[in-house]
Amino acid sequence: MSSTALSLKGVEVRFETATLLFDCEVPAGRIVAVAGASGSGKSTLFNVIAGFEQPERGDVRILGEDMAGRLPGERPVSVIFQEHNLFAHLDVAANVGLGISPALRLGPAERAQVEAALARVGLAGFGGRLPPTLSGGERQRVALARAMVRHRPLLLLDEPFAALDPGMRSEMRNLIGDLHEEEGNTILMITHYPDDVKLLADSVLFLDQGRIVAHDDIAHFLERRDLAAINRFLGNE
Ligand SMILES: Nc1ncnc2c1ncn2[C@@H]1O[C@H](COP(=O)(O)OP(=O)(O)OP(=O)(O)O)[C@@H](O)[C@H]1O
Repeated sequence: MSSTALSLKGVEVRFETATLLFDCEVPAGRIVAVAGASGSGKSTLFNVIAGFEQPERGDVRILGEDMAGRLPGERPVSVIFQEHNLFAHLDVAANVGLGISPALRLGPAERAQVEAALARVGLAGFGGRLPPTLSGGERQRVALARAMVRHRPLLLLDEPFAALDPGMRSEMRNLIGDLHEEEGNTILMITHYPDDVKLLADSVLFLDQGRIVAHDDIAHFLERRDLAAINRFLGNE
């Protein structure tokens, strides 16, 4: 297996009002914060990696494999969004089970896997509940349980804590850190919070105006004072 989890080379995305250009390499097994001002290109970067957005040109590789022509479901990637990760009409167990079998063909072994994943995220016994009856933090943990049973090597977290209060944010952060240690996967996490960066990430991909302008180890990133956009993000102004 490649020791590079993700490689983007000359990846260009063109919209009517903006052209974005991404180049980066992320070693396997890292937690990488993806930060930058609103409109800098964070969501577009994720959409390109997950296969929801087709670049005009360039090379997207995950664990060495070329992703050209691979549909989102065929990529070795799981994505958790800020909200709306779950099907409201399916109970919690089914929502997690979809991660194992999209047709929900679940035998006893698969159902046991679902139960174990729910227990791991602190939701044992929640299998029969419907998502609208859960708190925001519980819903995000269900989404995390589904990502766990999928065992994809790359996990994209698009502001997964944004809708949560500070206590729950910190709980989710710890859970993600623990799961990362167990799985050894690679995580990219969009965040607007310097605390998430400091407490969870190994490195930071920083975007400005549709370009990745920095990819630094965390200690180096926190010391930077040379880019106005990073200063604004870190509150150094
Ligand atoms: N589908 C689209 N059509 C046209 N322009 C788009 C589209 N998606 C994104 N853009 C433009 O691309 C740029 C980057 O947007 P993107 O949503 O990736 O930024 P972001 O960093 O995720 O912002 P935010 O933090 O506000 O979510 C912006 O100028 C945006 O207007």
